[in-house]
Amino acid sequence: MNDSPALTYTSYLALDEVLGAQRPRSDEHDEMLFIVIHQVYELWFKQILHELGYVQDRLAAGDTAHASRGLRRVLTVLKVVVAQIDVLETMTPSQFAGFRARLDAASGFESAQFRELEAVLGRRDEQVFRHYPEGSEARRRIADAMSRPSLCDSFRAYLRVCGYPVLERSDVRQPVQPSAELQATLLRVYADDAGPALLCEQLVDLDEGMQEWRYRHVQMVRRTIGDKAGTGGSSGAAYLRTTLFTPAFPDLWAVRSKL
Ligand code: HEM
Ligand SMILES: N[C@@H](CC(=O)c1ccccc1NC=O)C(=O)O
Repeated sequence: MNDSPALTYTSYLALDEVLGAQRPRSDEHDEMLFIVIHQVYELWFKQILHELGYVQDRLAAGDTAHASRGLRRVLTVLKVVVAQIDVLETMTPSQFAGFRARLDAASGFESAQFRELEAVLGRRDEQVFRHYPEGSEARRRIADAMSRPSLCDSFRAYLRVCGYPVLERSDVRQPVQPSAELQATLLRVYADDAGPALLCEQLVDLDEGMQEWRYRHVQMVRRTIGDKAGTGGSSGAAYLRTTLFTPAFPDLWAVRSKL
């Protein structure tokens, strides 16, 4: 006999936990929006990471159709999270200033899932660990992602399975370097104009999507706090501008002038 309580909408979705997790630190009306927006971001980051794990698996298996479907889902989620910046931009600079001090030194620098996403996309930068205590779960997850093949490495493996001459990178813990050999292969992939070429375009879409997010974030920062320094200790917008143009797939960008 099953004597556990009947499943309900509320229990299945753990809504007591989710809806009990908004704890503003001030009485300012807008702080609720600030919290909810960030929580929604973190949920979507979780889904994107989940989906990219699947995409990497399908790429390694040479499964174009399912890798492509997974990427399409990631790209669609990315559109949603970029679009929701509009919602946060309904908050004025003075409304944000009303509770900003209550954020202390907390900042987006501490978004472990965002750093994990960057690592899956190939970022290999020990600097990010500064914000995560040694031995913490978050630090371990980011370090793990940095020591696994990146999406770019999975794409290279996929091209190999498809019969293209792509060497395995000797150390996936190192950042990708632009490669003349890979670029020559990509020209063939595009000339063949089959499934792999379609995936190339989706990966370019992914790079563009991440760049769109960074651009919209920095513009939101500029309109909300101007050139104030960040709560996380950076110069703020000036720092964020330096992060705008680091592609995950440099070779896919490098070949565009030859297509
Ligand atoms: C009023 C809204 C926001 C402002 C003023 C703002 C401001 C900033 C600033 C100044 C930084 C640099 C770190 C620092 O020194 O503090 C930063 C970083 C960051 N923020 Fe925001 N932010 C806002 C909303 C968001 C939202 C909604 C997200 C979504 C998760 C987010 C995610 C991040 C991430 C991931 C970083 C690290 C970026 C990197 O190092 O490349 N921020 N933010
Ligand atoms: N870094 C922002 C504060 C901020 O936006 C923030 C603070 C706590 C948790 C998440 C945040 N969002 C992204 O940086 C600032 O300097 O105003």
